[in-house]
Amino acid sequence: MTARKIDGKAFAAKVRAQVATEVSQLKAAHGITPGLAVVLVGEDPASEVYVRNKGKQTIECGMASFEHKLAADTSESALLDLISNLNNDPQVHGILVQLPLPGHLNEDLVINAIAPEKDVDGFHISNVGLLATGQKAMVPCTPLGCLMMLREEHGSLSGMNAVVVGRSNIVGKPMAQLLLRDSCTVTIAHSRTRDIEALCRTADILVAAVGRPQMVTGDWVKPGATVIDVGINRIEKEGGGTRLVGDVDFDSAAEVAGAITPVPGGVGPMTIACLLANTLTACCRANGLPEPEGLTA
Ligand SMILES: Nc1nc(=O)c2c([nH]1)NC[C@@H]1CN(c3ccc(C(=O)N[C@@H](CCC(=O)O)C(=O)O)cc3)C=[N+]21
Repeated sequence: MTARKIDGKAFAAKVRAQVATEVSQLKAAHGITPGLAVVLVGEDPASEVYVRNKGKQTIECGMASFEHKLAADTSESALLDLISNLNNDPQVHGILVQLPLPGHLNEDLVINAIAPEKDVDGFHISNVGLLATGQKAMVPCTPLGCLMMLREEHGSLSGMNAVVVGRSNIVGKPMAQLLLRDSCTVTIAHSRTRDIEALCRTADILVAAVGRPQMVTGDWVKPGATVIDVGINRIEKEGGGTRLVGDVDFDSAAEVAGAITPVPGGVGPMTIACLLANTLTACCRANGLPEPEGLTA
């Protein structure tokens, strides 16, 4: 391996430590405790683990955590009522509705019912529009975490060629917006892109967010490029059991790249750290206080 491994786990711990410091100052100076509400509909075991981790880290940062677990057959109107209550609850500064929702619930409708200033996922159409037009928004956690790691790695990203593989609303599109804002030349690639390998080889920054295990191999990578692996896929291990892999084939990509994020221990921990950072930011904005530095895009 020739690439430097970007330690997302360590970086996330630093971000959380900064959040914790700022939270304790908020409490001491203003008597305000930032609060995050997480809504989980149905009983997906993987989601439950993830929600539990978020709750734990929220409390470790000194914030209040409100968990709402609803039955899989919860009606849309009951879910919208809960969101309305959270929108009106002054102790709640951030609201996250865990996705995907069960099929009978309209995800767009539910997400757009969240008050935009409490939308710590940055998925509400108002925040999407604010980000796209360069206005102050809530920025989606996973792309924000990727951007923080890229800025740490490179300082300025100005003029770099960035290729984002994947066009989802939660990662690909907002990632492209953030890279464009930092003056990269951005291309979004997807399953229909012609000669995707050759396109990816033009990238100084290559972000893989497609949800296909180990799709991006070393021959897709420009020598010295920075590779950000957003994928979190559980695959069968030879000889039984499972393991987590990204959308990048780590071993072959690490032979060519200049720097690369691992899975686990890369983008995942940064996503949760940015969720906490966004909750703090939302709380500061709600109270007309200055925003924390270095935690926003
Ligand atoms: N509204 C909404 N917002 C989300 O941000 C959201 C969501 N819904 N639904 C589910 C996905 C998934 N997600 C993860 C975040 C961190 C790790 C993470 O920290 N992973 C560890 C590994 C954890 C393990 O070992 O299983 C790592 O990559 O190192 C994983 C998954 C956020 N999601």
